[in-house]
Amino acid sequence: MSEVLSFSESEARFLETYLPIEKKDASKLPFVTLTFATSLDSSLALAPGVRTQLSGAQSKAMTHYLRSRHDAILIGVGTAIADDPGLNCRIDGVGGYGSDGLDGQPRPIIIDPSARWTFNEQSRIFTFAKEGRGRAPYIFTTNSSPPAESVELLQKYGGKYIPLKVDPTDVEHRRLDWKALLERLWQEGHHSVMVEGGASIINSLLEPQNQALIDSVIITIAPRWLGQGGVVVSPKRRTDQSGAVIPASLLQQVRWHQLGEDVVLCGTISP
Ligand SMILES: NC(=O)C1=CN([C@@H]2O[C@H](COP(=O)(O)OP(=O)(O)OC[C@H]3O[C@@H](n4cnc5c(N)ncnc54)[C@H](OP(=O)(O)O)[C@@H]3O)[C@@H](O)[C@H]2O)C=CC1
Ligand SMILES: Nc1nc(O)c(N)c(N[C@@H]2O[C@H](COP(=O)(O)O)[C@@H](O)[C@H]2O)n1
Repeated sequence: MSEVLSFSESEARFLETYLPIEKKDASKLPFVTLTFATSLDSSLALAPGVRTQLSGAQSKAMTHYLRSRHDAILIGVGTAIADDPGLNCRIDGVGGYGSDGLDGQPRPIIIDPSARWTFNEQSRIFTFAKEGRGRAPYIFTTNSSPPAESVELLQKYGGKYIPLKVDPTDVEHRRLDWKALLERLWQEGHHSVMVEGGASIINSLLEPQNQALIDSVIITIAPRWLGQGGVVVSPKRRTDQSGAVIPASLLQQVRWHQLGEDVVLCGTISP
């Protein structure tokens, strides 16, 4: 039996105004929550490829509560390879953890332009899918012929590859077209998505042309420095019309909440 976490509705009260709502506009885009855990020096991990636990017990439980409140959970291929993540929700009472079916289990979404993530039945995400404790992933890729055995394994557990649209203004670097991806998620029936990381994915979403797609930000800050060489969230430098450097992004409607030794920062992106 894997771990079971709990996070009560009263503990979750401070999050309420930052959680997904059904959007009233006609955009047909999911509610996007940007959420990750960071060190004091803005690192997500000690070094590329190194799984690093930053969240304490209570903030980890909060992350799993957030997973239960979203239809999908999105990461980049760098994270899939580094972490072999489960990407399910292990909160007491959700599907597979005290109730039948997969209610409360988000759909894992992986951005893997080249289809370079190799996985098998023993990968944690598939272990959970096999046990009825999580869903198989949808993998966005520009690779038109991903490995046949990967396609087969995904199909077996209800996952799939989905063609990834690249930003038409940056085809050379194959940067993803976030709006097109989110529209596709909506069409797939996913009306809320939490973007967990890693750093490249977050930095890309925080670029000026993308950040308006973010509806809410919930960041766990752990009281430690990881040191140089970590995997750092730091979006591209931004300048105004005169060429002066300005902040890359600002939060508004800010709320700070302590959970154990960590602090959780909630906000929305300032337009
Ligand atoms: N503390 C936390 O909350 C979290 C920590 N992490 C940590 O973060 C680290 C991974 O971060 P990182 O190495 O940055 O990897 P990412 O998970 O951000 O994945 C990076 C890859 O995703 C693809 N990608 C990223 N941005 C784009 C884009 N705009 N367009 C198209 N493809 C894109 C690229 O794939 P390709 O190169 O194939 O083109 C790129 O190499 C891991 O160590 C993990 O443990 C991750 C999530 C949360
Ligand atoms: N909230 C949070 N805190 C940390 O300290 C982390 N390292 C992460 N990482 C993210 O969670 C994924 C692992 O999830 P599973 O426990 O395997 O389900 C990892 O891949 C990152 O996306 N998050």
